[in-house]
Amino acid sequence: MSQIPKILVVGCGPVGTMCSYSLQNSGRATVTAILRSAYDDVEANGFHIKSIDHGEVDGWRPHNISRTLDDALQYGPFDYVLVALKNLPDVYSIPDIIRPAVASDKATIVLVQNGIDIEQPLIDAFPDNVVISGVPLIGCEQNGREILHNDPDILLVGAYTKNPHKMGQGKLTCSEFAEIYTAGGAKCEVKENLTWFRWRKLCWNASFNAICALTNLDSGLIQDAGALETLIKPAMGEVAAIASAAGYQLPEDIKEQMVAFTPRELYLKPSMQVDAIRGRPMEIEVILGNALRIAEKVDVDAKLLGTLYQLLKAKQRVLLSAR
Ligand SMILES: NC(=O)C1=CN([C@@H]2O[C@H](COP(=O)(O)OP(=O)(O)OC[C@H]3O[C@@H](n4cnc5c(N)ncnc54)[C@H](OP(=O)(O)O)[C@@H]3O)[C@@H](O)[C@H]2O)C=CC1
Ligand SMILES: CC(C)(CO)C(=O)C(=O)O
Repeated sequence: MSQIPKILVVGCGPVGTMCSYSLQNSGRATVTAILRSAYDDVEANGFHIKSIDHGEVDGWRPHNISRTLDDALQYGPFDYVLVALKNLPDVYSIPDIIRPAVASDKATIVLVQNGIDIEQPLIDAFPDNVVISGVPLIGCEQNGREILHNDPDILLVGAYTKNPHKMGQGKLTCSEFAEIYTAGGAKCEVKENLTWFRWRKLCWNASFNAICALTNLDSGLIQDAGALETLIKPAMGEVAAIASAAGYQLPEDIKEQMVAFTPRELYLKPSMQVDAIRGRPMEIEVILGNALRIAEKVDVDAKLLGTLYQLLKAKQRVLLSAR
């Protein structure tokens, strides 16, 4: 690895921008970010970040910005390729998008995304590379160069690889990444059992994201409407049952923990609801589809999740055909 790791950020929305900020702020990495719709604004004025972790920062730019991945290659070869795109296997292939930037088996791929079983396509496409999977516990939104980061950034990470000889190195690389990230002023914690944490977060995303996107009621309004006991908690219960059958036992009170995860009075729009409102594709395959495919393998009946998935797929078809 080069002395100062070179990090490429693919997907510089609110999450990718906050990752870029922490990594660059550490002083221990060179960050190249691919910007699309925000490129001109950020090139001219920099990002304006209001962050619960970092305070207000105006005029901030990643070390290098590029409009396309091909253009960004001039700043490589990259030690880390961090992906903070929406995970949309029904719309595009993340391995295909990042392949030109994964120059050798020494490049580590970092996923900062919601969902379950999202590592597998990368492990299959890059069998000799290390994949760091990251569960983002953060709340942030973007409007052009404006970033509002209102829920602290805690990134949980774990290493995966198809090549067993790479696992030792993978764990070291994962610790190095977490140290750099944390040195930049946010939190990044290495978890041996990262998949367990994915299942735990999925309880929230598969229930609230799906039901709020379908009803267009936010996380508070859906509770005011009386759907906590009839829809939200039953959906969480199905996720917990699949996780348990797959070998990831969640706590007895997981539903109560996950409901408390975002206070009702926040009236928060989950990312899937925001995508539906903006006419953008929703992460239904990695949040519901993958969970249901695992349910089938471990023989768990998940009727409610199955219904939510089919309803969302119908909505997705309309969203995609309007693009
Ligand atoms: N936002 C949040 O608070 C949270 C998000 N998450 C998860 O984090 C991940 C990222 O979320 P978020 O930042 O909100 O996502 P967004 O959809 O808001 O941002 C994604 C960014 O990726 C860019 N992009 C899309 N396709 C490409 C491409 N082919 N090449 C380069 N850039 C591309 C988009 O650019 P453009 O604008 O030009 O389309 C956009 O800037 C998701 O998995 C989400 O579920 C998890 C917890 C909280
Ligand atoms: C839990 C939450 C709301 C964090 O912002 C999220 O993951 C999402 O909106 O998809």
